[in-house]
Amino acid sequence: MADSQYSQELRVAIQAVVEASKICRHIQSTEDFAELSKNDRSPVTVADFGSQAVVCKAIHEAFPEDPMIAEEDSAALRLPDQISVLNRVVKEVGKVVPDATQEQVLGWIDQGISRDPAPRTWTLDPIDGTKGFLRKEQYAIALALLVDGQVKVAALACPNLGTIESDEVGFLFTAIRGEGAYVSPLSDPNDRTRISTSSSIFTRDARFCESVESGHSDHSWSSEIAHSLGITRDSVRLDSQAKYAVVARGEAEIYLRLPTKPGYVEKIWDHAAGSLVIEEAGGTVTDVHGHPLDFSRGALLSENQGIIATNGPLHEAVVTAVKKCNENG
Ligand SMILES: Nc1ncnc2c1ncn2[C@@H]1O[C@H](COP(=O)(O)O)[C@@H](OP(=O)(O)O)[C@H]1O
Ligand SMILES: [Mg+2]
Ligand SMILES: [Mg+2]
Ligand SMILES: [Mg+2]
Repeated sequence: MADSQYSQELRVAIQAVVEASKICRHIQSTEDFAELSKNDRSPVTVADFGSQAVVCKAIHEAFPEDPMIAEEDSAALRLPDQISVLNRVVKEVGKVVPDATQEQVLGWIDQGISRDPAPRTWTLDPIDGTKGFLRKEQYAIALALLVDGQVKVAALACPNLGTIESDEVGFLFTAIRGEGAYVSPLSDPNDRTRISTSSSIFTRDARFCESVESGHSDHSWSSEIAHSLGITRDSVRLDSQAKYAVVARGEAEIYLRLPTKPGYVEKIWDHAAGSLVIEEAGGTVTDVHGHPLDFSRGALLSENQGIIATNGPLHEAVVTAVKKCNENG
C-alpha cells in the first residue's frame, strides 16, 4: 500500500471494519439477531452494537484525540430489561476482543456519541442497511475520516456483496482522497484492485440502483426520472452503501436517493464512506439539487436533500432530469 499522509488511518480503518464484519457474519449465521426497536421505530441488533464497539475501540486506541460520530449509543443496552441483549453483545465482541467486559463494551460503543463538527473526526455506520441485514440481504460497515469537512479516508465492507463473474461473496472498498478507489476480497484486504466507474455516456442504457425500502427513497419518483431519461430496464434495489460500491465498480451508472418526506435529513454516516469511494473511482455525488454534500455540519447533512450519485459523465443529465420531474410533480 502506498505510504501517503493517511496510510496509517486507512490501515487501522481496514482492520477495524474487517473485524466488525466477522462479528456481523457470525451473528447473521446464528439467525438470532436480538432485534430492538429505536425511538424512531427503526431496528437495531446485537450486530450493530458489536460492530460499533470493535470499530470505536480500534479507532480510539490508534487515534485517541479524534472524535467519532457513530450511529448507535449504549442507552438501550443499559436498561435492566435488556441485560440479555447486552450479555450477547459482550459475548460476540469477546470473539474478537477476548476478555472484553460489559463496562468496556458499553464504553467503546459510547465513544461514538460525538455530534459536533471538529477539524478531524471519524464517522461510522456499524451496520448500514440494518433492514437488509435482518432480511439476510445487503448491508455494509461504513467508516470514514473527515478532515475540515472533507471525506479523506473510507473503508466500506460489504459482507454479502457478490460479483457477476464468480461465487465470491464479501468485498471491501477503500479510498484515500486523491489516490483512487480499490476493492479487495474481505478475506484478503491486501489483495487490492483499482476500480473505476463505467464510462457510459448514454442515459438510455444506464443501470440505476436505489433502496429496497420505499420509505428511504421514493420509488415512483425514481421510475418517473428513469422514464424521462429513456431508461427501460428496471432499477436494481439493494440496501445500504453497497449501492455506492456497485456504481464505483462500474456495475451501475446511477444511484438515486429521493426524499420520501419533507424534513428528513440524511446522516453523514450513511454517505461519507460510499461517496468517497465513488468519487475516487471517477464518479460524482451531489444532492438532488446538484449541490455538493456538505460534511462540515456535524452528524447531519443539514444543507442537503437526498442523493444523486453517478458514474460522472451522466451526472448533469440526471440532475436535470430530477429537477424537471420535481417541477412537474
Ligand atoms: N425516511 C428516510 N429517508 C432516507 N433514509 C432513511 C430514512 N429513514 C431511515 N433512513 C436511513 O436509511 C438507511 C438505509 O439505507 P438504504 O435504504 O439505502 O439501505 C438507514 O441506515 P441504517 O440501516 O444504518 O439505520 C437510515 O439511516
Ligand atoms: Mg439505523
Ligand atoms: Mg445507515
Ligand atoms: Mg446503521
